[in-house]
Amino acid sequence: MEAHIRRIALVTGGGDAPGLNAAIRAVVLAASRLGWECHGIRDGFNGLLAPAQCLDEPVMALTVQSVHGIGHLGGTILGSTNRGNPMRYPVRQDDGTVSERDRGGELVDLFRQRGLDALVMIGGDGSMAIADGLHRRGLRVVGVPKTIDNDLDRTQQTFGFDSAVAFATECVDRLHTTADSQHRILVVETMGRYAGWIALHAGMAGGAHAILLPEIPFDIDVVADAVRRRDALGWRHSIVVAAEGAHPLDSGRVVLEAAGTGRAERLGGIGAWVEARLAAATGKDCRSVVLGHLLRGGPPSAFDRIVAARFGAAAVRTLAAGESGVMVTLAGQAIATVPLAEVAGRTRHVPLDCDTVRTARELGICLGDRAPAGAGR
Ligand SMILES: Nc1ncnc2c1ncn2[C@@H]1O[C@H](COP(=O)(O)OP(=O)(O)OP(=O)(O)O)[C@@H](O)[C@H]1O
Ligand SMILES: O=P(O)(O)OC[C@H]1O[C@](O)(CO)[C@@H](O)[C@@H]1O
Ligand SMILES: [Mg+2]
Repeated sequence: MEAHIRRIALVTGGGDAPGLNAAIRAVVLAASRLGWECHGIRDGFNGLLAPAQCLDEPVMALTVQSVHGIGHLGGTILGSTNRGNPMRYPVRQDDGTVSERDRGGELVDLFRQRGLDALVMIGGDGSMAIADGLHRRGLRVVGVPKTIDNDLDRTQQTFGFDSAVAFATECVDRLHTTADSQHRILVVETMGRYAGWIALHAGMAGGAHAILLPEIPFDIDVVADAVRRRDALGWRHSIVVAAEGAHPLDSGRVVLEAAGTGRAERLGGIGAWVEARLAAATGKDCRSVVLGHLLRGGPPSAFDRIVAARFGAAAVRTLAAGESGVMVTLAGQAIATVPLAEVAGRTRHVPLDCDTVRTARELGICLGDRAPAGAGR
């Protein structure tokens, strides 16, 4: 079915991830070949909802020339925010308090006023929930999945994840040599609020001795035992990789800042917590490092550039075919689409019975729980 599109908008929302510029470039190149105009909204939807806050032009024309040479660059040329959900938009009151307002209908009207026929929304689980809400209000929308956390449902992988894992793995590699030389325990805290994909993959690739995931509440004594077993075998250093959302059996996540109006909770500090407990339990010298936003920065890997390009081109193809209210996905080697309603606001956790977790256990990596006998190296 012909979609009669002349002009589309692009938005990047949530935490930035390597590959966003490659996706933007792909959408613009593919759309231009169909004769469509592309307009990029700055800083999530703030370019339309709060244009005065944007330092640059709130809505920028995206041409083949303006996306030239951006595919290998980190970040997003459009800017992004994880604090501007249009359906729960934070509005400051006269008394200084902040309350949430539903500005979804107003946003759809702003699209119409600007003659924007459709939206390509590039983001994570939160962005897909917003995209679904706008679709329900009558806007033509296709979602493109990105996030370093890889926690979006119904797609095998999001772009950003591969680059984050590659960098985290390099960090773990580097920490091995210093930990080994100093006979220390080194704890590496990665991002990953509610899903431990980055910690699991970087820990596996980097040869960590313990990996702590949000999906497996851990017993610090089990981790200390694993360290002691290594010491007894003459391996005097240990590397522990912990996702920021990992937590002990008997307490919750370490929260830096509680959730507030228009913003999610901020996690951080589990690395330092584990460092202190392991030092006390083993008597060994222990240090922790937080990789944090370093995982989001820098250029996308070749894999992420290709997936981002394929997603961007597929989003245009999908709109051209008259589809709306869907997200493009990676399904094996193929690109497919799923209804936004099936991914909106959902989190894809690490399945405890997946082959990577099973392999970690078979290699003797401590996952912080009472693993089958014989585990540990
Ligand atoms: N286009 C947007 N404009 C403004 N705010 C947005 C937009 N997209 C997402 N947000 C906000 O950011 C939050 C997180 O979005 P999303 O889940 O897409 O990001 P993410 O990639 O998973 O990263 P993170 O959750 O860490 O921010 C959303 O709940 C919402 O409040
Ligand atoms: O510090 P910020 O930018 O608010 O976001 C941090 C969050 O972003 C994510 O990296 C996802 O992009 C989470 O893992 C992390 O908790
Ligand atoms: Mg998210």
